[in-house]
Amino acid sequence: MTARNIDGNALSAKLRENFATEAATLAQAGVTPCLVVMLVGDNPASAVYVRNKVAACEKAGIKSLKFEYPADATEAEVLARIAELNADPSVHGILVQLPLPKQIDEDKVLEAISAEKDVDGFHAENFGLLLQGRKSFYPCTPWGVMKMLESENVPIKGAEAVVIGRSNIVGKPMAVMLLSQGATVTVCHSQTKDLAFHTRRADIVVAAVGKPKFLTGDMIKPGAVVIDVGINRLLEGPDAGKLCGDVDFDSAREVASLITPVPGGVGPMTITMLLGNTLESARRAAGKA
Ligand SMILES: Nc1nc2c(c(=O)[nH]1)N[C@@H](CN(C=O)c1ccc(C(=O)N[C@@H](CCC(=O)O)C(=O)O)cc1)CN2
Repeated sequence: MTARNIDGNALSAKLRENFATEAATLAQAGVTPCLVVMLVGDNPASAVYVRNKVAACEKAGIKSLKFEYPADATEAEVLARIAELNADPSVHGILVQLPLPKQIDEDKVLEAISAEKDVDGFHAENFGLLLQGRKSFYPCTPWGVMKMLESENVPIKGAEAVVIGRSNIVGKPMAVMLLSQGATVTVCHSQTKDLAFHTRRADIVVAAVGKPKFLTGDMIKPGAVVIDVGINRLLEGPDAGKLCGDVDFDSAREVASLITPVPGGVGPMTITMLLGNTLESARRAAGKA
């Protein structure tokens, strides 16, 4: 069996077309959706992601504003700008691109963003609502994964799902979302003994640790669905400079039924769902949610 790709670019294009229609409707109702992106430092990958986010907003008719800060910016400067944006009724979404330089407390910055404008879904209030199965802003990457599974009609209720990675922005919310749809979820991480024992049981495997090609075909149950959240830039060897995921794509695709490629899989969906959250916030502001 050779797995079929779940094409994140194609699914994104479809969803973004719908989002553009909704943005135009909101604008006609006098509410122009607006996302503010804050970038601190000179991380080259972050610069690419921010550029992609701004471009996607512009294409969808969502106004975007970008604030850039040098790597030595102070926490106080960033917090002051967030306070201004929280109070600005024309701003519907605020995000601070991660990671941040070490002198800035990420938790403090993320908590400073008003939960009503937290279109990354990282605020403790939104995570708490997600945990309770209540309406909130969902973190964009796990929400994008759920949309990819939905697009392929992957059965989740009663499925064995294994999430590898326990970050606050992917692993933990990913596990909660799968659980809420009736999967039996196992969360694996760096302390997990015999990782392959767990992954070989899984109908759905989500790899989100940032370790290039660690999940190989022999670790996957035949016919499983493999979701690769990893985005790693290879530093050496014949493919130096190229992007790869956490999954060894060539060996995994020989065993899985469905697989997400890197690039062109989960990454574009992360940006797409950010547009979705921004529109949701604008809809609420327009009293239409
Ligand atoms: N504030 C946030 N920071 C970060 C988030 C986030 O959701 N909010 N997630 C990641 C990075 N990320 C979004 O910012 C992200 C990563 C990758 C892509 C993407 O489109 N990847 C492309 C390849 C892009 C390239 O050429 O490098 C792909 O996979 O096809 C989008 C967003 C950490 N920070």
